[in-house]
Amino acid sequence: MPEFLSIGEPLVVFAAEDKDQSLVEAESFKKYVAGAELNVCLGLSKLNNIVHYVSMLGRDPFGEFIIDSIQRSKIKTDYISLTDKYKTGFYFKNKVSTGDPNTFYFRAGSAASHFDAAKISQIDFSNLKVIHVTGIFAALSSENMKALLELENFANNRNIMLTFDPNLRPALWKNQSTMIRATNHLAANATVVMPGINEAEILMGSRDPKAIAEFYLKRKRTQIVVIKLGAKGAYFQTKQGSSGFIPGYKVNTVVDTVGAGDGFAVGFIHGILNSCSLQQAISYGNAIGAMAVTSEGDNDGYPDLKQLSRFLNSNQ
Ligand SMILES: O=C(O)C(=O)C[C@H](O)[C@H](O)COP(=O)(O)O
Repeated sequence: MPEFLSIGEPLVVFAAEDKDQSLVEAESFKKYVAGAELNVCLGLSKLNNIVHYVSMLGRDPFGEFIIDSIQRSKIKTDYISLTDKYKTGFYFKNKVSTGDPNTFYFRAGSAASHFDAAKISQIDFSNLKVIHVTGIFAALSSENMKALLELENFANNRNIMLTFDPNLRPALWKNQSTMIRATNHLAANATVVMPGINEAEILMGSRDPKAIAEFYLKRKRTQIVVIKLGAKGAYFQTKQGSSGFIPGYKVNTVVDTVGAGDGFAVGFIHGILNSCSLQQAISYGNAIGAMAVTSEGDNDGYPDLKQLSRFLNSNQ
């Protein structure tokens, strides 16, 4: 069975329980597991894929909380290390009636930001079909950037599909121009680049899906560009010349939009790991992105196989 691997910073998220209060005002919060790449790992594992997660956590209550949930999910933990020296990161998000919640991070100098790049060469790449990376891990420290570039290199040398989500987090970068340059550099090594439309506008200056796709397809390695258009769906274009728009799914109530982009990655990569067509993989991405916004945590709306097929059947 083809296997999947990702590297990232796991976080605890405290989600405000009272609606439309700022993080200054909110008084009660519920605790969940988060972190972009971990969201993708948890989602893929829930869909019965074989998943490896690479990271470093602090040996502290939040690290324990995360490890516990990773172990329950059956994600492989061989490449997860623990440290007493640094702490596990966390963040807060408020709850809003419309739009995206505000987020505030406590992650500077976290355990994951001290990941040792030498660990990348210890990974067994032999059964991996897809490796997923995002710009977040690279933003955490120069050593993490080195680790990510090395992981990309290993993937490229072994012809393993490398999927890349920019996941722009301006608060983590020195300034906007550094963020743009570094993110586009990481994207150039990817087989599949999947930005959100707003991210793409920041990264290359256009909201035209075709222009965005052509910008990234100019790079030698990139074969597929998928642009996430929010609730509308996604546009794709390939180096071989096919392109199209795959419509999104409607949900009745949007509870929280955080985790939708990672939900898209879960569906898309699930399709690829299970040898579906590109269109089918994107449609799974749209479906799980939609399901993600119906729950409060960042990844608790992701489905198992039964829930996914029930959702697809009732939304035909
Ligand atoms: O890792 C981070 O920096 C976070 O902010 C934690 C969040 O769980 C995801 O990043 C959600 O990402 P989206 O799916 O793009 O909404």
